[in-house]
Amino acid sequence: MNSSLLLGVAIAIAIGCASILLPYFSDRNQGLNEGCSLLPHRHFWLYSKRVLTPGGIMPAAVEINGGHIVSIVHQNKAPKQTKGAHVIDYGNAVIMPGLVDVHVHLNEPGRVEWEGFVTGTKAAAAGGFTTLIDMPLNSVPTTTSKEAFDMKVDAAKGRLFVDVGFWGGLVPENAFNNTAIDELLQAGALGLKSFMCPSGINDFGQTNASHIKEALRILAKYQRPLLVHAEIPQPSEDEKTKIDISERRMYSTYLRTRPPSWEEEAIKILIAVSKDTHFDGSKDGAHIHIAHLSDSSVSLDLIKEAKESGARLSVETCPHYLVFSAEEISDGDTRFKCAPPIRDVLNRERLWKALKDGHIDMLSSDHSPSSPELKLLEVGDFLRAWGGISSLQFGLPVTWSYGQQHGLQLDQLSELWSQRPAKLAGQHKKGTIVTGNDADIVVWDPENDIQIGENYTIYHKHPITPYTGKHLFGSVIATFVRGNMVYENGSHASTACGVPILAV
Ligand SMILES: NC(=O)NC(NC(N)=O)C(=O)[O-]
Ligand SMILES: [Zn+2]
Ligand SMILES: [Zn+2]
Repeated sequence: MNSSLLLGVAIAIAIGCASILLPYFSDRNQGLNEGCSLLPHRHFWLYSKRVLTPGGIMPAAVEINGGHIVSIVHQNKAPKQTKGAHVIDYGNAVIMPGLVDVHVHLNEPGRVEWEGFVTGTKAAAAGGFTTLIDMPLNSVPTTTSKEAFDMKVDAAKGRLFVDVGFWGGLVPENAFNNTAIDELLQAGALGLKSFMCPSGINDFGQTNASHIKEALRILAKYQRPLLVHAEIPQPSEDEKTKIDISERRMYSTYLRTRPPSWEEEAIKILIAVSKDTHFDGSKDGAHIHIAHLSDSSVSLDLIKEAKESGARLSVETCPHYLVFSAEEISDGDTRFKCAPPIRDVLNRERLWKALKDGHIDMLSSDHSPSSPELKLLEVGDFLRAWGGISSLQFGLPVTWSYGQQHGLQLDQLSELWSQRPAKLAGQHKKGTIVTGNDADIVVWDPENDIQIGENYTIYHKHPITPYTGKHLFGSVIATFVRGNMVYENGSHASTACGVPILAV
């Protein structure tokens, strides 16, 4: 056989093989990026007896194609597996919207020794979170300009296992610079975040009522929210006296340094500046969101009242305020240090009531880890240790386990973790299982028990967390982000195909 004949035969064989294999590959792989999903299908059905839809929990098959939910069929049996239709029957597991966390400090670029896009989003996927919104501080530079914003988005590309949006930072330096704020919002910041007390980060200074008012005027144009760390330092007796280390090790000392009056003062001001955000007001379209509420007494009453009178105000609380109490924090155990602080049992129980009664709008993790050294665990100095709790991966089992004891239903939990946070972040295609939405889904077993400890893989950069040892209910089976199975039973997809979410 001469060489051209040989080539001809080889081509014919190749074409023959391709025509046999092509339908198989096109059915399985069309539209899929290599490695994004642990599942080699773009068109498939997820079935279970408990699918959480806006209409309730029911047996249903959720059809996913090209990253979207294309149909939801209520039926008591899983659809039949055929050549063109891949079906995963999850039996009695719960299929519900992926969780959306509007308050996460991923700290990249710049402080990757604290956390990072890869570790943070892997933890998120393992915990059933499909969208995170990153805070503008702790990264270097802080996200307070368009340049810094673009750097953050660049640093995130190709390194996200779930989708991540970004809040921009409102600081005294940019608050009166309308062009700078406009640029930050036009670059894609989903809203702004500011502190009313020192943030612990030098280039992220605290804002006052004038800064906030000015920012709200611009945010109103874009219909994007301002998130606020609502604590204003109040003069205290302690400042005059020197507190020695034995006292600094006591949790009660820390608690005394940040009383509820700090939250109250900040919230009063926020309510006052939110006055014109009502329909047709001069700041119509602006919205204030109070981050990590801890005080469930006067602060909460003020919020309730303001909401009743029509203020555009929302509020989140975090799992650590709902699970732990000041009474149980051992002296020196700075893993529990966060701001505002975890308060007493009574405060905690009132937070649960407010959550159930709908006065608290949503949950967020405020996952804010640091390198272990900064927690000063050996000296146990509560006043000098870094404030922030590491918790992202545990949000679902923690709030479900404790929520059940407080009578919280699964659909309420999902509203608090998915629907409302997605809305705050302007993500209307996320947060609910409805036709047309992104196929952002968590499949989990609420009855399966887990223990945070040796046999439980923590994907955060550092395993240090006050949740160690907790015995909880709820294990994540699989997490889907826009139809990509990004996590399943201890394994992540090989490629990070989460995308940066930019406001348009
Ligand atoms: N710089 C921070 O990350 N601070 C955070 N720290 C906490 N919550 O203790 C926060 O959200 O305030
Ligand atoms: Zn804060
Ligand atoms: Zn925070």
